[in-house]
Amino acid sequence: MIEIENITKRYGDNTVVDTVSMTVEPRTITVIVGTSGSGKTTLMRMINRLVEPSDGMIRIDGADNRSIPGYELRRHIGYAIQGHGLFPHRTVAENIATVPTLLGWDKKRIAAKVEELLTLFQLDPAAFGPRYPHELSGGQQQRVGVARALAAEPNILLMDEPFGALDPVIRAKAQDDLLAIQKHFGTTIVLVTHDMEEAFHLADKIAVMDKGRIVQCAAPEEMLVNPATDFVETLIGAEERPFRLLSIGTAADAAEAGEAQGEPIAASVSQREALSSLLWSGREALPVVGADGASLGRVTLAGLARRAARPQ
Ligand SMILES: Nc1ncnc2c1ncn2[C@@H]1O[C@H](COP(=O)(O)OP(=O)(O)OP(=O)(O)O)[C@@H](O)[C@H]1O
Repeated sequence: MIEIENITKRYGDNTVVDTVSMTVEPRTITVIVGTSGSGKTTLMRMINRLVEPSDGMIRIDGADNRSIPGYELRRHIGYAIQGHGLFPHRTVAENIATVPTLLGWDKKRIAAKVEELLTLFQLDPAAFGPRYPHELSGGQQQRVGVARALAAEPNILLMDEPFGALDPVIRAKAQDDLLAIQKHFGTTIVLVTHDMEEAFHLADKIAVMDKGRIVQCAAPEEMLVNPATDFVETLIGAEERPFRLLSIGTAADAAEAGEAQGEPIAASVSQREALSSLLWSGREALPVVGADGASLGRVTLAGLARRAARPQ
C-alpha cells in the first residue's frame, strides 16, 4: 500500500505538487491523468524519491519512505518510462538482470527470472536474450523495459507514459499484457498517461491532477457518473461517457442467456468492442465464447444500450 499524505514539492516559488493526499491500495492500478505540467511525474517520482518532497510524507507498506535509503527504495520499486531507458551496450538478458544482479541474486535464479519474463512477454528467450536493444523493434524494446522493471519482483511498479511511443495496435496489446502481468504478480501499479482511453481501460482508480492538486481520485465509473469539477468533465470527454462506461466492462460481464447467429465475440474483449462488432455486423445479438471456445451466451444491442446509459 502507498499512503501519500499532504505531499508538496516546490521549486523556488513554484509549487508544482500542492498538499496532495492519496492512498493506493495493494494489487490495484491507479492511473494519474491531467494537463501537461500539472505535476503528475513529480508526484510519482516522490514515491521512489527520485524527487525529494518539500513537505509531507509517503508511506510504503507502513514505512516512511525517508527511512529507507534512496537506492534501496529504487531497487525495490519497479520504474518504467517512455522510451524504456534500456542500456544500449547491454544485451536484453543483461538489461533485465540489472536489479537482480545489484541485489546479489545467484546466477541460476537470475537466468530463470530472465527466461520467465521474456516468455511472459512473448519474446523467445533464446532468440531475444542475447540481442542488443537496437536489434529490437520499438514495441519489443518497450516490453523489455517493463520486464526489466519487474525483474526483482517488486510489489510496486511506477510507470511514466510507458506506452506513449507505441502505435495503437501494439499499444492495445501492451496494455492487455500489463493487465495480465499485474494479475499474475499481484503488483501495485501507479501509471501516468495522457490517454484517457488507456486510463479507463487500465485503472481501478483514476487520479485527475490540475495545477499540482488532485481534483478527483475515484473509480472510473464513479468519475463518469459524478465528475467532481468542470475540468474533470472536460478531461473525460462528456460526449464519450457511454463508450467509456462500456470500455470498463468485458463482453463476458454483459453476456445474457440465449443463442445468436454470427461471428462469435471473445469473452475478454471490452463491451465497447462488442458494441462495435454488433453495429458492424448489423445484428441485434452475437454469440460470446470463452478462451476455450465454450459458449457463454450472447451479447445484445439492447443489453449494451442499457449498460451505456447513465446509471440511476
Ligand atoms: N527539476 C525541476 N526544476 C524546476 N521545475 C521543475 C523541475 N521538474 C519539474 N518542474 C516543473 O514542475 C511542473 C510539473 O512538472 P511534471 O513533469 O511533474 O508535470 P507533468 O504533469 O508530468 O507534465 P507532462 O504531462 O508534460 O509530462 C512543470 O511546470 C515543470 O516545469
